Amino acid sequence: MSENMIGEVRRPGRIEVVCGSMFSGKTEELIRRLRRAQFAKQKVEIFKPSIDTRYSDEEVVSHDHNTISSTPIESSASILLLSSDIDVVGIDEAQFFDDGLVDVCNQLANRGVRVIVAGLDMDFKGIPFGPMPALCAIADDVTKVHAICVKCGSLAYVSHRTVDSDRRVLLGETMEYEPLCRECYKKALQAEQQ
Ligand SMILES: Nc1ncnc2c1ncn2[C@@H]1O[C@H](COP(=O)(O)OP(=O)(O)O)[C@@H](O)[C@H]1O
Ligand SMILES: Cc1cn([C@H]2C[C@H](O)[C@@H](COP(=O)(O)O)O2)c(=O)[nH]c1=O
Ligand SMILES: [Zn+2]
Repeated sequence: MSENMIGEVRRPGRIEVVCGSMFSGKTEELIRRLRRAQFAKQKVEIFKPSIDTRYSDEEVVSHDHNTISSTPIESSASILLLSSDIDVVGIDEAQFFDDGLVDVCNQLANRGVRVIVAGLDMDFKGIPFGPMPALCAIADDVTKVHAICVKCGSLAYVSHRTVDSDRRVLLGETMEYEPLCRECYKKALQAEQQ
């Protein structure tokens, strides 16, 4: 059954993951699914890691400035405490959460909650990011979305960091990152090594 149907009828819990590089439309897709659940009069709660203060402290905001209210939290354990009597739980920037998020999502889905998780599949080095690979493994449904490679116009697959920092967590947008396809990413790394 397509996502258009599954999310909007009352049914047993499930985990949906939306993943991809930066600028691939993860947050827009998350907001779209959550808004439809709100139209369906379901009780929706949205969480994001409190370290993600990029556009707003309280809201989930897409690069195109679509917004939805959210609760910033420090640890995945808070999600269970704040999700009693909720039909749909949305989680953005899931890559920044601790590994406990995997069990939290499983517990919610087993309770009958629809859980929609959005996050970066890989960091700037192309390494799977935080709890995202495990979430993809346990999900009922995984949607991989793609930005456009800013160098050649094909589908991007990774977020290339354009500033000099080796820290895994570095908040940013177009000043710090660009989405690239595999070929353009390889060329960019080669150019940096020279
Ligand atoms: N290179 C790009 N490819 C695709 N979309 C881009 C690009 N650069 C900027 N955007 C914008 O980013 C929006 C997606 O934003 P968002 O949902 O916040 O992405 P993500 O959460 O995956 O970073 C697109 O609708 C588009 O307007
Ligand atoms: C690749 C990469 C990204 N980040 C940061 C940069 C942004 O603040 C978020 C991703 O936001 P988006 O909604 O997916 O655009 O993550 C990071 O800290 N480390 C990285 O390797
Ligand atoms: Zn390219």
